[in-house]
Amino acid sequence: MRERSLRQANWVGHVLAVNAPPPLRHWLTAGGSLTAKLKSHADTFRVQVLHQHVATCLSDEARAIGLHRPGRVWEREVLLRCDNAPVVFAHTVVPMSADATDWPLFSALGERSLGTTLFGDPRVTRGTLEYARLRASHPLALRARAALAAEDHAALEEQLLYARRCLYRRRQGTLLVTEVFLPRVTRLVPRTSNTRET
Ligand SMILES: C=C(O[C@@H]1C=C(C(=O)O)C=C[C@H]1O)C(=O)O
Repeated sequence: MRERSLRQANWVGHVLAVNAPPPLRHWLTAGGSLTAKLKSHADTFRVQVLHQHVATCLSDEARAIGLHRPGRVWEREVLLRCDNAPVVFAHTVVPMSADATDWPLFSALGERSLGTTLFGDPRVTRGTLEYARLRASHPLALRARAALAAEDHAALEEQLLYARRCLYRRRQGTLLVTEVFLPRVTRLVPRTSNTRET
């Protein structure tokens, strides 16, 4: 049982329950598109796709997407970069039961932000945000660390990672987005000019 708990996070409905550092709180609780918020804090913004493939969902996300046990999903993982700094590791899963009409743009997203397809579609409904503090042993913490270059590893070792997740629905489909906030997100400051997408 202990082994399993090390791989799971305790997802809660209120950000104060995870005791996130104050500089992270407005990122964790931000409404609307995270992409839009990040773009307003950078001169350049980029979605670095790590992979998009069939996988087995994580043990602490199966129930959230309506599965009784971890099952096959479409999985997309990306790093969101502001001025080339990795600031968010994002993990999205869609149950294989979904068909192409549920998420018509998901499979061909490439380096376009998922957010631009979710927040622009009146058929998409957004659930409530959940929050968690990720142990270094959590699969998403391990994957975020693996995705970063060595120069960022030191920052990760010093601190816990804070994440949020949200369930989106469209027609009969569900889609779960989990965003792991990386330490460098707290260095971002609002920009007044428009951001170039690179
Ligand atoms: C859901 C959004 O899309 C963002 C972009 C993602 C992607 O391209 O895979 C994943 C999670 C989000 O951080 C958003 O912008 O709010």
